[in-house]
Amino acid sequence: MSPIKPSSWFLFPCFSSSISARRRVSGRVSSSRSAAVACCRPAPHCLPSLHPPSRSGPDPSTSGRRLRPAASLVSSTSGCGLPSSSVVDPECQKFLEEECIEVPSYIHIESNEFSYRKHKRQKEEDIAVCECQYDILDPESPCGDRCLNFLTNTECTPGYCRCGVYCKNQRFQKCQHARTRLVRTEGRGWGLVADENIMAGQFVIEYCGEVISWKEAKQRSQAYETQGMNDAYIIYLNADESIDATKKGSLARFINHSCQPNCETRKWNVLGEVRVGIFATQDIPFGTELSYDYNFEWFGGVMVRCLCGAANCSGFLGAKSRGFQEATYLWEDDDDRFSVENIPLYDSADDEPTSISKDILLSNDGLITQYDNSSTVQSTETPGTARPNEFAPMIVEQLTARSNELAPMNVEPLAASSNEFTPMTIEPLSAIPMVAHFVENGSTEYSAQDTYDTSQNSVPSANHVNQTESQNNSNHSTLVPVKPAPKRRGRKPKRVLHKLDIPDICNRLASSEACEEILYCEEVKNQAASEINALYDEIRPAVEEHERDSQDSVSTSLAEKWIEASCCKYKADFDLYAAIIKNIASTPLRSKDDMASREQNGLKYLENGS
Ligand SMILES: C[S@@+](CC[C@H](N)C(=O)[O-])C[C@H]1O[C@@H](n2cnc3c(N)ncnc32)[C@H](O)[C@@H]1O
Repeated sequence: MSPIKPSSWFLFPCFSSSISARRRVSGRVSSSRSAAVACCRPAPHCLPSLHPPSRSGPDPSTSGRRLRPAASLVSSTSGCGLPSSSVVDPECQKFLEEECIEVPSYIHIESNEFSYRKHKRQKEEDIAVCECQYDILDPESPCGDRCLNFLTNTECTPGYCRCGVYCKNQRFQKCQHARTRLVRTEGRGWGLVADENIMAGQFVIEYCGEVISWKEAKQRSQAYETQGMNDAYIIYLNADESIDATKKGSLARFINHSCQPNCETRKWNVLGEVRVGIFATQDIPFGTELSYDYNFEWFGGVMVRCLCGAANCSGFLGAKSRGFQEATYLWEDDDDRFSVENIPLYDSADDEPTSISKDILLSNDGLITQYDNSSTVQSTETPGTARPNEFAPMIVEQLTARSNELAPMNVEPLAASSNEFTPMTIEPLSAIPMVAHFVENGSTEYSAQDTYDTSQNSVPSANHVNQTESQNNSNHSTLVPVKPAPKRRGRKPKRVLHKLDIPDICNRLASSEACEEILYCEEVKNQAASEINALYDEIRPAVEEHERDSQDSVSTSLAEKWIEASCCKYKADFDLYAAIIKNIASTPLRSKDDMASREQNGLKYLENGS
């Protein structure tokens, strides 16, 4: 049985159980956020519907009915079961009604539900049996962190583990969750807080929901979006399956994202099924909001401002994802894809009732209580809850190292007599910072300092755009309509740059050795490029089939080959680049007369100097 891969094994940046709602816009899959539960209306007529309603206002089909508290919405439980004491604090209920806060509408489950396929039955030959033996004197003996199953993220199978009832490696099966409470946050809808001190590494809660196929996940997220839901509850399980906690789920569905989280998701193999758990990555004191990094994948459309409040906040949900980074990278002067008018923006803070002075809590034993905002609930990173009107500036990666601090280049003169090509050793690269842009036909375009400077000046950060948009839309009682995402036209360089013309460069150099070295480097570079292209053809089917989930379909050996080929390509580019710089700097150039006469005669560079 193969252990479940941790996320760090994957070549691609996104962990496969990252949260994302997907939406097709112009043929692409795009992310969106969903729902929320808050409605603030003058009369107590919010009623939970099966799907969380849009923030834009009451659902006419439900208006006029009375608010129901979350605990009474629990219509079914499975697995470990919600404790039967689903008591609603009457004061809290009154508060909810007064404030007309719609409570989360979902069916509480404590183990995954399978609608499109049967729950897998573990075959006997697949059962991994560890070597642990219970020793009364050694508390770590029954399947602690030395247990082979534990080390491979696999739970022990009851009846097969020699430690029997003492086995500590059945946390999902035994629902050994931490105590948590549901709270109303400022700006981010509901959230979950620790209702006890949680230790680093501790299993906090399972992310439960309906296990659905990837195709179904796509369809559902489109449907949710059409229904106006804004909070995303679909988490990726692997290339083929997702967990949808929109309608049915555990309290884990309320854990918000943070760019500096105190938890993380981990996949575990439990009796033959893969399950997702939320685990503490640090000690979490009682009352602290739980969070993990969604690794939200952004494909276009609404940019959701991240309100986690962390110092290193990336500004938007999904800002680290490839789609987002490509979209906010560089664009041409006439490219108005991301002008203020074109960004559909949604800011959850704008929909929050401002008058709420208390947080409302639903504990995992089913109790709702009022929670004073001024007391212990706070994000781990900053005191108090997220600040709706402030956010950390987005970090836009610099193109190169700091251009003004480059040391002068130190190039060793090429030994005139030497016919051998020696591997180049070059002092720290300096002079004009150059940027290589790989264009589709495999050739390379280079740009120099001016590109760097202009891009620095002209690329507005997404935050800047967002701020402007926010100012323009001060009254956000309704969701800003989602315009179709602009078609992605791929990453574009700021300017049309001159292509590197190797024959021309060689033509200008008087030394044949210099030409040879450059030509040799170019050949190596071309080889590296064709190797990486060939390799990409092997990976492409998986990439195209499952887009971001493909990391699960790419074998580790292929991923390793890809990394190696990428490194070779980078090195070859660098060597070519460096060879050109070195030779231009250290080799005599042809005289003007010589050049002119050669051009007149139409002589080719290879005849030069040979
Ligand atoms: C899995 S739900 C989390 C629970 C959600 N807050 C609720 O009220 O049901 C994910 C959604 O919560 C909101 N959210 C989570 N973390 C956020 C953050 N750091 N900033 C802004 N919105 C956030 C987004 O709308 C996101 O799609």
